[in-house]
Amino acid sequence: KNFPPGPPSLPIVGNVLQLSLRNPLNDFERLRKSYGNVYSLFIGARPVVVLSGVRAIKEALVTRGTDFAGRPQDLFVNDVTRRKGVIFVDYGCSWREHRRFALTTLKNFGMGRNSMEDRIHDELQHTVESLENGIGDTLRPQGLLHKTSFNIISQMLFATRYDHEDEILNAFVSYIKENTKIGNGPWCVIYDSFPKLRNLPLPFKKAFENFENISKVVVGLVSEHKKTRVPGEPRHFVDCYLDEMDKKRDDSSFSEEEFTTYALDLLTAGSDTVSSTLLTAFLYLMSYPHIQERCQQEVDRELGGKERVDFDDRYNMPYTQAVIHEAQRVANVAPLSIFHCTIKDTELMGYSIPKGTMIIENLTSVLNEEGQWKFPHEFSPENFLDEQGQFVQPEAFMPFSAGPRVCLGESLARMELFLILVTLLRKFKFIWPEDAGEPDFTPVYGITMTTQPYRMKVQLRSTQ
Ligand code: HEM
Repeated sequence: KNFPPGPPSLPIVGNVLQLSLRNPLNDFERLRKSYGNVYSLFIGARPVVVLSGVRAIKEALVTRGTDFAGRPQDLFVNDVTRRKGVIFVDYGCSWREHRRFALTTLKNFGMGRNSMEDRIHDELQHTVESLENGIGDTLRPQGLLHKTSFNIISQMLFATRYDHEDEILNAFVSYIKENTKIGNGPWCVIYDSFPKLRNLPLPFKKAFENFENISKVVVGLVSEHKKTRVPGEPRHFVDCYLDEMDKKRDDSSFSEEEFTTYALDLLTAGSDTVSSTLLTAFLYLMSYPHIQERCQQEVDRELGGKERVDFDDRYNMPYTQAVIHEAQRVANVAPLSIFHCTIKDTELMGYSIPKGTMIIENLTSVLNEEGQWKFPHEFSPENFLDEQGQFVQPEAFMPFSAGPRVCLGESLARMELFLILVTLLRKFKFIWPEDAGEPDFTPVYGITMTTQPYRMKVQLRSTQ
């Protein structure tokens, strides 16, 4: 009763056949135009409420934040990740403790000698070296950027970085790629829509196998670190977690099994997202060389002879900040965020939404919402600049979502994007190869969106 309106659905399949499995974003937009910013659908027999636009999404995630802070618990992703970790677990004690722990630990590593900034700069030296080796050739940046952002999270978790050819690094990267691909594909929709098929030996089983295999790698890494660990003197995230486990509180949700999924959550959520944003930024910077040059002029002016850029330098670089934010807006890395679920009967924009309803927040609809942006449908740093050329962040900038479930790695991601882009733009000029045809800006749809694969030419800048 008083449930949000939606299109008529068929028995068994619900509205699945009305959504393109390759990319449902246009379908969601079409349905928004017919049914408004809060509408309902059936995925199989499961009712789902889709939220669009900044008003509806903020009312749900911020004003009624707790009501909407759950996660559905009977999906493919929950079964693969064994209902552990932080991303896909439901609102409750274990989620709260693990979320708080990650935020505190990330903050603690942000201070002192081993600060996150130092770790990012350390990793960047290797990225710079790889790009220097590629001067004169055209190169494919996808692998390099993914491995850079993976190593930054790995530094934080295990104080370890891997050579780009390293077997362990490549095992992680393949795991992330393969399981994301399965999670984006039709077999995952079939798994979620038709529970009776779940035990059949269908292609979705491969994701479980991949998870088992990569879990063994994490378990191996943790036991290595245990050998050299001094309790109470943490060197990294794993040590902090083990210290927490030592406290042996009766009601503690910390365990080594939890840690395995937790670590994989952070490695997965923290690498693909950052590297896809960087790929989008470089795609546009190469396509609009005047924007690239203007960033470089600002960077040169602000940094002068300074050895390396600090995160605090962003306050003096409004244009570069605007370009980075615009890249994030256009990259739209998490187009449908991560599905939420109501934890109690609640209301939204006059509709009643019962406990346990799956919620899809369509972040795409906010990041290009008309009325919220000066240029919603094109790449323009002006979207983040006021009349005086100062950086401003519109309310609808929410690529990290909002509310109690807002991206846990937001501050780290912002720091990475700024330090990586400024360091690389200061040193190199990025050029779209003459033989590459016209750039294709159509994103590749997925739980995390990315660019079409592309090549780039890199030149050392002469003015430094
Ligand atoms: C440009 C980079 C990134 C973007 C655009 C992004 C975006 C998002 C979004 C949209 C969500 C879902 C929020 C919700 O459910 O409402 C999310 C959740 C999450 N992100 Fe990120 N993210 C990025 C980088 C990172 C990094 C670097 C980390 C790792 C430290 C990370 C870790 C997580 C985790 C653990 C969650 C789940 C939080 C929870 O359920 O409580 N993300 N992110």
